[in-house]
This record gives sequence, C-alpha cells and structure tokens, in this order.
Amino acid sequence: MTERQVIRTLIVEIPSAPGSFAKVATAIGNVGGDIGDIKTIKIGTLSTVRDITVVCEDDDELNAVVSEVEALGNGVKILAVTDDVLKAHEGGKIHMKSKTDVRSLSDLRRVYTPGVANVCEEIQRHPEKARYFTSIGNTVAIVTDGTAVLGLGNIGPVAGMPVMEGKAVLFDQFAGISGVPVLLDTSDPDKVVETVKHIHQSYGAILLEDIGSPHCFEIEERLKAELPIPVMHDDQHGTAVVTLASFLTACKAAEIDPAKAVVGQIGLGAAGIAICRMLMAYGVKDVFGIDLNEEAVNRLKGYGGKTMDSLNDLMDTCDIVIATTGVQGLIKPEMVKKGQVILALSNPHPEIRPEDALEAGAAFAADGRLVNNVLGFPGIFRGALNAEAKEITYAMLIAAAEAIVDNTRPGDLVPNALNPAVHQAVAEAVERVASIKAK
Ligand SMILES: NC(=O)C1=CN([C@@H]2O[C@H](COP(=O)(O)OP(=O)(O)OC[C@H]3O[C@@H](n4cnc5c(N)ncnc54)[C@H](O)[C@@H]3O)[C@@H](O)[C@H]2O)C=CC1
Ligand SMILES: CC(=O)C(=O)O
Ligand SMILES: [Mg+2]
Repeated sequence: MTERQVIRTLIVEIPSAPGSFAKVATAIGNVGGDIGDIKTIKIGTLSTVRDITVVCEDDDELNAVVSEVEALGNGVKILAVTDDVLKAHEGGKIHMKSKTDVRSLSDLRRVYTPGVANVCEEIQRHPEKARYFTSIGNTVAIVTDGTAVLGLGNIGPVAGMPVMEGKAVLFDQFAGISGVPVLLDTSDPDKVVETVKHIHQSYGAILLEDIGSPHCFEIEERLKAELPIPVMHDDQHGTAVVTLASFLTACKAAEIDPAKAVVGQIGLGAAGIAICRMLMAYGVKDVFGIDLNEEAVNRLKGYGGKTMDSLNDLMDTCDIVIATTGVQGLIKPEMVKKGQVILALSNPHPEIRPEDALEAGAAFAADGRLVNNVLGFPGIFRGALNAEAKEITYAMLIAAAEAIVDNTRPGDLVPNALNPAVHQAVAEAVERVASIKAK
C-alpha cells in the first residue's frame, strides 16, 4: 500500500488542569503523530475543548494516535475526528468574482451594453489599451496536462486541478494576480503549443505547471519563442530560484564557497535539470546528477554537468545533496554524511525527512514544504506583469533568488512563505531587472 500523509483534526476535551494538555501531546507523539495547529474552542472550569491538527504517515498511524489519546482516560475525550483538508476543497478553492456591483440600470449600462461598446472600440483602435481596460494584464493561465502532478506522477489534469487551484489561491493572496487553471487533455507538444497559442490573448502570462519531462522542455522553449508574453514552467524555474536561494544561504551558514561546493542532484526531471542549470550558470563548478533515465543524464551532460555511478557514490561525495525524484524515503539515514546539506524537495513526501537527516548528521536539512516554489512564482509573475515584460529572463530569476536570500532571517534556510514582504521583495527585484532590460 502506498503511504500517504494523513492530516486530521482531533476535537479533544481535556480536563482544565495544568499538565493535562501535555499528556495529550505526549500521547500523540508517542505513536509518531506530528502536532500541527492547535485551536482552543472552549475554556470551561472543568474542561477545555481544543482542535488539534495531527499529521500522520497513514491511516494506521492515525488510528494509533486516536487509541493512545482515548486510552489516557481521566476526562480526556475525543469528541470527533475531522478531515479539514477534504473540507477545505468542497466546491473548489477559487471563484471568479466581479469587482463591480450592478445595482441600478445605469450601472448595468455602464458595465455591460451599451456602455461597454465604447471600451471595445477603444481597444480595437488601440490594442495596447486592453492592458488597462480589461483584466488581461493581471491574469495568468496555469496550464497543466497533469503528467507530473507533485510527485504523484501522471494522474491526469482533472485530478491535478486541486494543485492548480492551490496555485491560483497563492497567486491571489501573495501577488494579487488572478490565476486561471487551464486543463489540457493532451501532452503532445505540437497540440499543447497550438492550444496555448490560440488562447494566450486572454492572459498576461502563462505558468506551466506539473507538466512532466521530457515534453515540458520542448513545450516551454517553443512557447517562450512564439508568444509575446512571459511563459515560465514553475517546476523548472520557480523551483530552481528557491533552491538557489536556499543553496546560497546554506553555503554561507556552513562556510562553503558556493563556487567550490560539490553538489549532487538526484532526479534530473523538470525540477532537477533546471536546478542543475541554474547552479552551474551561477558559477557552481561541480554539479553531479543521477537519474534512472539515461536520456535525463545525457541532458545534464549536454549542459556541462557530470554524473556518478550510483546514489551511494553521490551521497559519499557531495557537500550538498538535492533530491527531486518524487520517491519517498529514497535517501536512507545511513547514507547521510556528517555536515552534509540535504534538500529533499519531493512533494508530498520527501526523499528523507529533515528530522531524520539531521539526526543522521546533516548540517542542514529541508523538505519541499519549506523549500517550495511558492516563495518564487507569485513575485516573479507580479514583477514581470508590472514591468510589462515579454519574457522571464535568467537575470530576472537570479534577482528573485537574491531577494529571497536577502529576506531570509539568520539561522533560517529560506523566509517564511506567509510573509507578504518576501513576495513584495521578489516582485520588486524582478520588475527592476525587467525594466532595465526594457529601456
Ligand atoms: N519543492 C518544490 O518546490 C518542488 C518540488 N518538486 C518535486 O520534485 C519531484 C519531481 O518533480 P518533476 O521534476 O516535475 O518530475 P519529473 O517527472 O519531471 O522528474 C522526476 C525525475 O526523477 C527521476 N527518478 C525517479 N526515481 C528516481 C530514482 N530512484 N533515482 C533517480 N532518479 C529518479 C525520473 O526518472 C525523472 O527524471 C516531485 O515530487 C515534485 O513534487 C517539483 C517542483 C517544485
Ligand atoms: C511545489 C510543486 O510545484 C510541486 O511539488 O510540483
Ligand atoms: Mg509543481
């Protein structure tokens, strides 16, 4: 059975006495549950009710958590176990909303016919004005064929929709951008390019998401060459930006010269190859990569990277190990070298849990929840749209990575993705570079 991460909220009644909550927390931890958010629902003289979010490896572990907490007795009661994740997806996560109220006939005539006709004619005369009189300039298509959805593989575009809606939520919250999922029922590069070209006029930019390798490379290259608006495959470049930022921060903290760091990349698909290319372009000389797929390894060699014979060799040799294979648990604790930096970036499950890597001697360890392209893509697109850029260049991506580094607090690997200042800083840095180029 495939292991899956199970997130549930336990609604627990606990006696209002010092130490009672600690017993519940210990019971959850005893059987491997991780505690997430805790919300106090009711404080009574005799008992307190709390929502405790727990993260478990699978249903068996969740059942063990529930039994362990119930076994405490002495007034500790589980009132309910709820699935907040499924609940948060009921009816979908996004909704197209009007910015204008229509309350009177004159509103109606202004917003719709006949008033709207003047605006149409103005745009017909001056097409560039569409950017000001429509939402096009603030709307990004989130295009997927569903072939590499997180590390879940080729689950199809409709099953991938919750991820695309998630990206749209993040676009809205962190960058004020309307993200519109576009689900394609083809992965054929000719058809994808043709389709996106036919619909591109609705959007200010195109974000390609969870399109698997190798077809993602041709699709992105062709769309970049053929469309007059920014196109970026987030799994490649959004991930590479955030990984470069965490790499630079880790090098500084571990006193490693980035140019002399020996980097090992496990998995050379969309994310992996882009990470290697960005590190090499930034001046890192020793970038080694491995993949089960020979074509992927040859692609890396074509870009100037090197390969190794095995995962064990890579783990033995490299100071900094980055993994994007989608394979949970691929890196065993006994493979970790003392002082190594381990970025196990696969979602939803990393190649090694950061706590296990640290316990095995790693100097720094993070997973894909922390080092995540959410730190990059909202600000990158905001900056590109603000600058009315025609493309997202390497210089813009480097500026984004440096802005992320500048916003990282001492002791942290990356900034908190919930901090709006980070997205603002990325957007400003990207816009500045894009505007310089445009002059
Ligand atoms: N943290 C983040 O921001 C991001 C994380 N990712 C994660 O990276 C993973 C891969 O995503 P993509 O690159 O888009 O997929 P992909 O399908 O393009 O690439 C995966 C690559 O890993 C290779 N691979 C699989 N098993 C392997 C093994 N045992 N040893 C060596 N290589 C192996 C495959 O041959 C393939 O080349 C996913 O789990 C995804 O969630 C992707 C983008 C962003
Ligand atoms: C974060 C992301 O884009 C992925 O895991 O595919
Ligand atoms: Mg993705």
